[in-house]
Amino acid sequence: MKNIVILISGGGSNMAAIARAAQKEAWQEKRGLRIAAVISNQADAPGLALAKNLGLSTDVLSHKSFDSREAFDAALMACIDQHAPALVVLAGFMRILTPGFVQHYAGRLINIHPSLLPAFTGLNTHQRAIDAGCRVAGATVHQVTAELDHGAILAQAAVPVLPGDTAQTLAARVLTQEHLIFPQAVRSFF
Ligand SMILES: Nc1nc2c(c(=O)[nH]1)N[C@@H](CN(C=O)c1ccc(C(=O)N[C@@H](CCC(=O)O)C(=O)O)cc1)CN2
Ligand SMILES: NCC(=O)N[C@@H]1O[C@H](COP(=O)([O-])[O-])[C@@H](O)[C@H]1O
Repeated sequence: MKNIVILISGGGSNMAAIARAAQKEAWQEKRGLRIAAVISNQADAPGLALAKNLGLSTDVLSHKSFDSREAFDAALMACIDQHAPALVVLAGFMRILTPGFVQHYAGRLINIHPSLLPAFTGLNTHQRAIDAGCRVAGATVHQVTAELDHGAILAQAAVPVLPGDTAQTLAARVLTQEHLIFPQAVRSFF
């Protein structure tokens, strides 16, 4: 069995899209893939209840409980490694990970980013795309490296930026595409 561990910080809709695809496509029975755990750095993340409702094991490790990024990452690695993951998936996980963490999971750590990388690394991508006058926006699934949002691109999807779009309306349009490309990218990883 190859275990997948998913890290979240908030709503968990991408986590849920992956879990639903895994159930619908019988990943465990047909591919020997299972989502072993969903781990959040936010105790109040709505995605935790969503994961439980989907029958998934959950855990919480708050970064606020640690006095350094390195200490949090070390504890997070220990929590993750209980599941011997073949793949660690960042699904709206909102912490920048240290080089030590990235190295430990090198080649088996992926993320979804809400822009068409290499454009708009970092945060607030939708407002930045609107402010820049972009006509298209989108999302990218990529390998995670120490350098933020710079890893090898695994999948992308583009959507139009429409007149009158706000960051919220654009985010919603991009999110629908995220829910399509992320499960496909996870499945194709193996
Ligand atoms: N070393 C890496 N860590 C992470 C990557 C990466 O590519 N390399 N991807 C991010 C995901 N992400 C964008 O896709 C992202 C997440 C968080 C931040 C950020 O500035 N976080 C702040 C805290 C913000 C908050 O708590 O709301 C921080 O960590 O200080 C930027 C980009 C995941 N990690
Ligand atoms: N830089 C990371 C980042 O901004 N990720 C973005 O957070 C949202 C999480 O939604 P979800 O929790 O409902 O999957 C998604 O749009 C994802 O691309």
